[in-house]
Amino acid sequence: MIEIDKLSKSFGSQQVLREVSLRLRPGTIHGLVGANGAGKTTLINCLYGLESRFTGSVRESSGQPLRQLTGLLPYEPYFYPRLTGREYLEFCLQARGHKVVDFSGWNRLLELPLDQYADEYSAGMRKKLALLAVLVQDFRYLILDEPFNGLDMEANLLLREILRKLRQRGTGILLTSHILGAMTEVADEVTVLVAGQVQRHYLAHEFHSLEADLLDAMHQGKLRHLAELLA
Ligand SMILES: Nc1ncnc2c1ncn2[C@@H]1O[C@H](COP(=O)(O)OP(=O)(O)OP(=O)(O)O)[C@@H](O)[C@H]1O
Repeated sequence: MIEIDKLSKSFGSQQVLREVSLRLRPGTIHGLVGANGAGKTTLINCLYGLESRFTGSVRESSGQPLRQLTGLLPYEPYFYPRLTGREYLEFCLQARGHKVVDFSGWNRLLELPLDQYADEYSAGMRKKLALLAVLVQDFRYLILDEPFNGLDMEANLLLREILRKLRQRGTGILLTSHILGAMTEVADEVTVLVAGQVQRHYLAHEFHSLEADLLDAMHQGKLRHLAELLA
């Protein structure tokens, strides 16, 4: 299990995360929800070690280095120019000290032209390539920052199914999404971040109140204004 305890992070004088605690259990999907700027990506960066200056703690309960066990799909994956999709995948594996494997099995699902330059892919194809890079590595945990964003409908549905199957195999998955339906369809639990703080943690049987709560928490003033506009 990944245990985040009382994690706080500031950029200069701006406090972005305030004592955030969260658990990611193997074999579960944990959704992280929050408005733009709520601190989701910063939390992921602290968790994955891309940000080192924070207070509080992040650990895997076995004591193993979290980075070895965890694959990250960043919000905006970066691709070096003039690398084909295949070379990018090989690079990702070699950088981790993993053996290069046959990509064709996973790529039968995602159908990428692996011999084209990755920096010439469309936005959705780039997202798929970055996904492929974490999927072929068989991690114990996955952190997926907006995995559904940019994918076409077919790939969206497929990804949900992939996540469900990985959960069945015991993978612990932390994901962010602004698409609430996609999130509540696959997640077992959801943590809501508001202005860098955990506002509430929901279990699946409480998801029915999530949409109304989010509207209420984030947009009370705006909803009143909308009612006035449409009166
Ligand atoms: N490197 C940085 N330097 C200064 N401020 C930063 C930095 N990274 C993030 N921030 C600030 O931290 C806050 C949280 O940003 P973060 O990217 O974590 O939000 P988010 O919840 O992922 O938002 P979004 O849904 O838009 O992706 C924002 O106010 C942002 O401006």
